[in-house]
Amino acid sequence: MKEIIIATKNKGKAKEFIDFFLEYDIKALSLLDLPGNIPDVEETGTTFEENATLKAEQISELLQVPVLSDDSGLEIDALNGEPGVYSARYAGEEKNDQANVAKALNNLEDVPMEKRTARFVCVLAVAAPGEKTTLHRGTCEGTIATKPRGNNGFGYDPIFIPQQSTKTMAELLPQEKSDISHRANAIMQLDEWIKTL
Ligand SMILES: O=c1[nH]c(=O)c2ncn([C@@H]3O[C@H](COP(=O)(O)OP(=O)(O)OP(=O)(O)O)[C@@H](O)[C@H]3O)c2[nH]1
Ligand SMILES: [Mg+2]
Repeated sequence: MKEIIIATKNKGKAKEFIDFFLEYDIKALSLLDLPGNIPDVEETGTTFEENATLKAEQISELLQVPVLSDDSGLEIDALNGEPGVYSARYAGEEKNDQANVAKALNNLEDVPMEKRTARFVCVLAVAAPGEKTTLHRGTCEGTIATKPRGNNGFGYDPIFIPQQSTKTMAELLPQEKSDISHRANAIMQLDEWIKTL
């Protein structure tokens, strides 16, 4: 089976990439699957595009193979786009999903349902040694619930209600999430590239 390396240490993302690539008969390996300790890439950018590029280029350079990276997050309109590129570390450096969700809900405490609009953003970067990096952006519009619901997915999924649904992302089945998610919308743009693997 062909393989592709995903420059991520996020288990939730890795699981979604494994499922996506299986449909193409390709095995997706995250940095957690590789032997040895791959150093963390410092996400010093201020946009999803900058951070996705940093992750893909540094890991591709290190391993000397083509690499796909994902930089993603949640933009909440009533919070001026926060947490945005800082979604993973919103409540602190330790990247705690539950604490991040609690902080977002707390900051939205007095905000009525019609003003709780938000979107998930996912930017994928494809980097290969000696080649120009390409970027692909996918989004998913929705609103932020008042309490967490559901056990599937990861991150902010328990409080994100996609536009097409009354359920939160965490109440959807993995296949239902991947029909509409920001990550799916970005991955669809890779169709031509995947055929070249
Ligand atoms: O509910 C969610 N459903 C999703 O589908 C989703 N996609 C991203 N996110 C959030 O955004 C951060 C990304 O930050 P991020 O791109 O820097 O990733 P990360 O630091 O977790 O891993 P890495 O890929 O950098 O190794 C994540 O931690 C999550 O909090 C999501 N939340
Ligand atoms: Mg990160």
